[in-house]
Amino acid sequence: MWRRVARLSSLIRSSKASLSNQIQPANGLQILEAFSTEIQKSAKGRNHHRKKPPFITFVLGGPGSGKGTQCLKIVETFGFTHLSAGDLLRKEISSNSENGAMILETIREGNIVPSELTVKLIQREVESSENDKFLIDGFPRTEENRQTYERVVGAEPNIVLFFDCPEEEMVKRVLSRNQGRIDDNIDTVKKRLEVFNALNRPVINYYSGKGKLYKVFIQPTIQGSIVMIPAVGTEDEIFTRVRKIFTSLEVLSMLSPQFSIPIGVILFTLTNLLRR
Ligand SMILES: Nc1ncnc2c1ncn2[C@@H]1O[C@H](COP(=O)(O)OP(=O)(O)OP(=O)(O)O)[C@@H](O)[C@H]1O
Ligand SMILES: O=c1ccn([C@@H]2O[C@H](COP(=O)(O)O)[C@@H](O)[C@H]2O)c(=O)[nH]1
Ligand SMILES: [Mg+2]
Repeated sequence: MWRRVARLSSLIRSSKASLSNQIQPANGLQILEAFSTEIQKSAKGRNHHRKKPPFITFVLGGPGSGKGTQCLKIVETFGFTHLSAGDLLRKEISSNSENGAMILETIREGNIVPSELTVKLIQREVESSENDKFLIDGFPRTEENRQTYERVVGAEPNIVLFFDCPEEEMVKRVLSRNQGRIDDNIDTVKKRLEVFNALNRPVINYYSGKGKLYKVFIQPTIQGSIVMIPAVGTEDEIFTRVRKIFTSLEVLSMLSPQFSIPIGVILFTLTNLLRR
């Protein structure tokens, strides 16, 4: 890549030198120069040291299900990088990017931003990071999002974490979040729940069918002959379940690629141990 960039720069320099004898600096040349600068900037940001594809976790769940809250705890405990698709889009709004106004309107309405744009923002963050494990929070929202990600990035996520939370609780949490989000109002929340049920559930079902889904909920308890199904749990109670999932992944070495043991070897060893 660097060699290609250097070659492109020297090509531009030599064509500028020959052109400057004939005409005023051409617009096309300026565009090419700007293009070259962009390539150099993006090449610098790219993570060339990464030999293996990063470990990607998609974090899904309805609005207010606790994705962001649990992601912060996973970051602290397991060293992931947290990329919230919603936060990346909100950053585009606050930085007055060319798509800012369209994104603002889409979020206000509780609709979904075009896939290419969101995938580009996520991909840029992953490629410029030194880390090799990521939580992609709140993405993909639709089957079209998912297909675009898999086509552009050329890979599926390693696992998908799904926070299953009752709607009543999600609405209560969103309406008392108090972070000044334009979509934290009853009308937009209703729309977001509709969009979640209609468009996000098929994505969850898809990954469930592929055996990649880890569902997080509070285990029912049995008291006498009554099965108690708690609506929700505290942040720490939920994290106890999340922690188990990531700890078991660590045991399987999925999160420590440098020490990774092929899954076949683990199964062979376990089978032999159990036979004894
Ligand atoms: N287990 C919990 N019990 C009670 N409140 C919680 C719990 N987890 C998170 N919250 C609170 O609920 C609100 C929503 O949580 P959070 O922002 O993590 O949800 P989210 O899934 O990221 O939502 P969104 O999709 O809207 O971004 C926050 O104010 C958070 O403090
Ligand atoms: O992949 C995505 C993620 C988010 N959006 C839009 O942003 C809001 C807020 O997202 P949160 O994950 O709740 O922060 C969401 O309702 C969508 O409007 C999106 O379009 N695509
Ligand atoms: Mg969130």
